[in-house]
Amino acid sequence: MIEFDTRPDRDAEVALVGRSNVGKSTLMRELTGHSFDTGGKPGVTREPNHYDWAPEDFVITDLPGFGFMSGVDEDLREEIKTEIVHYLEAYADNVLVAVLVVDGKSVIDIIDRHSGPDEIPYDVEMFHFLRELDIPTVVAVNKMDKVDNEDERLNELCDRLGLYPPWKQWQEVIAPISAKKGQLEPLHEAVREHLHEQNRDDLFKFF
Ligand SMILES: Nc1nc2c(ncn2[C@@H]2O[C@H](COP(=O)(O)OP(=O)(O)OP(=O)(O)O)[C@@H](O)[C@H]2O)c(=O)[nH]1
Repeated sequence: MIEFDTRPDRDAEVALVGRSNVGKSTLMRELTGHSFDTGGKPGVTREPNHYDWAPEDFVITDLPGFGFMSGVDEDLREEIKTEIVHYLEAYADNVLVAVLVVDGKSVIDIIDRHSGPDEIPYDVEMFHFLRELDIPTVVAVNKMDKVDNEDERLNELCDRLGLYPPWKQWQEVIAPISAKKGQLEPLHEAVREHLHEQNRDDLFKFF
């Protein structure tokens, strides 16, 4: 079982979700300035990391990576995914913004490989699930430093997520970033917009 009872009891939360190895830990470190237990090895993050900011009654959470992880068997992978779903359902009212992190270099190939009559790719499924829960969601398209044809890639991603391209009209949803290079401005802007909509400008200092 994954331990989800480590969550500090905070009213407001921003949660990072995404497949394994997309760079969530790197992003978490950039956002918080705090180094969590990251590793080059996929599947390292099995427990949520919480950056607890008690004075503001606020927490930023990095949920475990889901999807393929080398050396992790199918049952555990499914278990982790189920636990993430339960966590998001349980705290849907607290999560002001979800950040779905994807790897800009590989996300289209992975989505297309897993699309079929009986299969919905994890990222697409998670995006729709978050919308069903009414959690405002930003897709942080990471590792853009490795992508040449940026607009084309982001338009394709919109298409796969059911958002009508061009991506530029979805800037509160699609945020191209490079966590490793500290290039996060589109994400900051998108998150701030959702916080503003919820009258939480007081949390801008985190983004
Ligand atoms: N080129 C590039 N590489 C990145 C970027 N962000 C992260 N990475 C690299 O991607 C790999 C995975 O990063 P992590 O932050 O450990 O990924 P994670 O999503 O936390 O992975 P899990 O622990 O499996 O959940 C590392 O080698 C990072 O250095 C980026 O913006 N650009």
